[in-house]
Amino acid sequence: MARMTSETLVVDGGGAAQGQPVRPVTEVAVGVLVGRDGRFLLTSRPPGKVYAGYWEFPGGKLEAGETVEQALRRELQEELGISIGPAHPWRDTLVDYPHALVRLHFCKVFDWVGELQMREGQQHIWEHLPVGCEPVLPGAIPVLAWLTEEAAARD
Ligand SMILES: Nc1nc2c([nH]c(=O)n2[C@@H]2O[C@H](COP(=O)(O)OP(=O)(O)OP(=O)(O)O)[C@@H](O)[C@H]2O)c(=O)[nH]1
Repeated sequence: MARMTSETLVVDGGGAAQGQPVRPVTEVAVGVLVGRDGRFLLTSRPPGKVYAGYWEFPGGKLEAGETVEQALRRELQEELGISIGPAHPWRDTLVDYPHALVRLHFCKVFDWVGELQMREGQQHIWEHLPVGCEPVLPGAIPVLAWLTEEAAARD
């Protein structure tokens, strides 16, 4: 269950459901990899992680001192074995989960080198709208709406 407050997407009751309404924000870099045919990459969250098996856009948490682009470059190398070209900052959201309060920095990526390798036991799929895979991680759902809006604006 997810609901949108003025600025925050609250999922499964958020931190308040854990008696922790105030928490530090975890910064997360996320890549929307768009192929030449316009399809975009979704990966499933690996076994053992919170929301395991849910589909998301690949990425991960910033480490100390990293920029969003540096974190995204490192995460996609570690998780997928690819070296990305420029990361184009796109949209940010704040998502309040029971397990964490996260700020998601979504970047579009059009260029990368290397063959995709699923190094963490995850699955992957190149999708177009409307996506057929499920379940989609609540924090990734707004991205599908933004992509839909962009596609409508092009038509
Ligand atoms: N990668 C990614 N994370 C997302 C998306 N949407 C979303 O809410 N998140 C949240 O952002 C956080 C990312 O953390 P993560 O656990 O994937 O990051 P990580 O690879 O650095 O994890 P670790 O170092 O704990 O293993 C999670 O709380 C996850 O639920 C998304 O589309 N992609």
